[in-house]
Amino acid sequence: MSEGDTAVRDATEDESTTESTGAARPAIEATDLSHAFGDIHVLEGVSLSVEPGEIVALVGPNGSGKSTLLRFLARVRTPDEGTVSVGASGQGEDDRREGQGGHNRVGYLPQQPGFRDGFSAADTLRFYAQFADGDVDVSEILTHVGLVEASDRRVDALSGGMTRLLGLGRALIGDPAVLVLDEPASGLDPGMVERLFDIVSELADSGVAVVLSSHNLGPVERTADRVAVLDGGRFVADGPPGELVEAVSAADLQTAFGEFVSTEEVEGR
Ligand SMILES: Nc1ncnc2c1ncn2[C@@H]1O[C@H](COP(=O)(O)OP(=O)(O)OP(=O)(O)O)[C@@H](O)[C@H]1O
Repeated sequence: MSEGDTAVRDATEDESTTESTGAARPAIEATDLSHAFGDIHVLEGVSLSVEPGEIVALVGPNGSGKSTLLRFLARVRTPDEGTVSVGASGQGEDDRREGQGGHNRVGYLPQQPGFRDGFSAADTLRFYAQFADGDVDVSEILTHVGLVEASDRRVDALSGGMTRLLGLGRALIGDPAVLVLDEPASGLDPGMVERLFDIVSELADSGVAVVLSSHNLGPVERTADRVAVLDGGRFVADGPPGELVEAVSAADLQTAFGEFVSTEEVEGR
């Protein structure tokens, strides 16, 4: 795959490039993450660095470890090996957003967001808003994610797609500098998929670093600054979508994906 070599970049190479050019420090940086569930080696020395305002899409076959990696980035789980650092100071677990002065954390949308039954969508966000520094405009968040008309609906009466949008709303509380979104477009109708990716673009334009996983390769190709393809525990390609497509002379990212990943069966083997 000689042509593909231009697009297949090792994350270590990226880091050294960043250092040598003196570019801004990453908003989030994972270094040499390795993890196994029993004898299933899901990640093997994976590194990823995301700049403020950058949208990185994680793609890969089912079971390739995307959710596992995103959990590590969101720091809801700890890898067997490797480190995740957040913040611009380079001091490790620094959660401040430069220039914003407010509390900062990583906003995380899990693959299957869960909420406590019986509460309305608005009450649910108000509950989480208590834990954020500063005022949170729950109505604005509901409007932002397209749920304003469902504000008073009980969370257990929301559709699957609406539950995901509420999960996105929860991730936005606290004005995070980094958003980690696990399949945010899953279960959304085509209009909402477009809307979701528009929201992601707007957030990135305001300086938020976004890492998301998705099987919706059309919107990913249009929206992501970088696409990182995970397969067999490692990144097999990492670069702007146009470069990845060009590297394997494919028509689009969907076709290029088939060239980069080796497996036809579900991974995790
Ligand atoms: N808690 C766990 N215990 C044991 N195995 C796990 C656990 N979580 C994930 N795995 C295994 O790790 C592998 C990677 O799973 P992961 O959910 O990260 O993949 P994925 O790329 O997000 O898949 P999909 O695209 O289907 O969501 C799979 O083989 C899965 O079965």
